[in-house]
This record gives sequence, structure tokens and C-alpha cells, in this order.
Amino acid sequence: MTNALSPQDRAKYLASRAALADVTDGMKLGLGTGSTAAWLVKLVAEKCRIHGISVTCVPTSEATGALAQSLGLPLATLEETGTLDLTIDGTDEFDPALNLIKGGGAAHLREKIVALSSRRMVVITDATKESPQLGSFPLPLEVLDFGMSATVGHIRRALASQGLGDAKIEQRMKNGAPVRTDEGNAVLDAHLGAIPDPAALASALDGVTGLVEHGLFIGIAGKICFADLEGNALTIDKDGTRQQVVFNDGIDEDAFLARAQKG
Ligand SMILES: O=C(CO)[C@H](O)[C@H](O)COP(=O)(O)O
Repeated sequence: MTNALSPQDRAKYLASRAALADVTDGMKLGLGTGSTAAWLVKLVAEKCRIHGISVTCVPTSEATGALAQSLGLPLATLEETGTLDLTIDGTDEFDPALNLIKGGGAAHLREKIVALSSRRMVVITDATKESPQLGSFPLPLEVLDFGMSATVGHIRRALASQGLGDAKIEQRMKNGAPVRTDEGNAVLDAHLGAIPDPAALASALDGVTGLVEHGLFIGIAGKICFADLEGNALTIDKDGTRQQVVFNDGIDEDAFLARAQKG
């Protein structure tokens, strides 16, 4: 059954399973968005079922909330939980300092709010997302419709302050229509190629009115749970230490994957 997963999907599953070690009974847990986070949600439900533990979950998107609810995980809002113990989320790119580009699923606004409301953020990801310098993944920018062309002008000036004034900026579309976030806003993607100073760019973009949120997560992630396409799972700490993961979670992989792939 495990052979039914592509190498990348298996890496996403293994990275998510590595993060389960950080999930403990009674925790208030932020749940990320995307295909890797979907594995995590299924694995958290499995861990709760097997070990009889319970966690209160704050989802970062409507899609994640619906999946978590379908698996019986208790949901709450940030208003109800206050500070979360941990958020676990995917990424589109990460660098050696564990800075991230997120928002490929257009959820980076809620993802950043939830991560910044958490004591720790653990990132789950596969080898295709590792990068010596951020910028190969186009930077997602959630913007208001109102005054969008003026906002794009301000974004251009912020990019130019970082030597990135020539970047192509395009509105994200799907099936001929603008992509909408859960907040109903539009998403622009800035094709930067390489970001010389991600923290300085984040600060410059933070000052742009009309830009609701950008996808740079600077200094927020504390650990990466990572798996390569050969199926090796590792953790990567902020100081760059890499440790092989040995699974000791009681999960019956074949049975779990058979159920997970059914629905
Ligand atoms: O930031 C995100 C959504 O806004 C996701 O975490 C990111 O796009 C990674 O997605 P996937 O796990 O499907 O590769």
C-alpha cells in the first residue's frame, strides 16, 4: 500500500509523522493548510485515536477546518483558546535560517496569525522546498481589491528598495477567475528569483497599505520536520543541526495509509 504514494507524497507523510512527536495530550494546536498539512491532520487524528489523547485545534483555513472536523478533532477559535502551544504547518520554501515563503495555498494570512499566536511553530515539508536563498517560489501577496493598482505601485517601490524593482507581479488566477482567500481578498505573486535580505524585504512590505499580508515568515519557525524523496525523515533545528527521525508512535503504517487514502 505504501507504494501507492509518489516519493513526494510519501515525504510529506513522513515529515508530518515526524512532527507528531511534538503533539501531546491537552495541547492547543494550530493546524496548517495544504497537502502536507492534510497528512498532519489525519495523523493527529490517528494519534488521538490510538493513544486516547485529546487536542484542541485551531485551523488556518476553511479547508483544514472541514478536514479536521470530518475526522472528529475538536475545533476552536483563537478567541476561545488564547495562546496556542504549537502550530504545525507546511511551507513553499525554506532557507538555512528557517525563514519561509508561504501562501501557495492562499492561506498565509490566517497561517501567520495562528503561528504568531503560538509558543512554537514546527514546519513540515519535503526536500523540494529546501533552498539556500529564498525567492525561487513566487512570493504570495494578499491584497484588497480596492485600489489594487495603487497597491501594486507601493509594492513595486518596496521591492525596488531591496533591488527587486524589476520583478514580475501577476494576479493569481484559477479556471479563468481570480483566486480568493478565505477572507475574500485577491492574491498577487511576485516572481523575485532570489531575495537578498528576506527580513529587510518583509519589513518593507509590512509598511504597504492595501497589502493585507505577504508570505514571508521571518524568525517564526523553530524547527523543520523534513523528509527527502528517498524516504529519510529528519528534523532540522535553527542552528542547522539535522537529526534522523526514528518513529516510535505506535502507528500501523499500512492500516493508516489504507484508511487515509480512502477518504
Ligand atoms: O502556505 C501554504 C498554504 O497557504 C502551504 O503550507 C504551502 O503552500 C505548502 O503546501 P503543500 O504542503 O501543499 O506543498
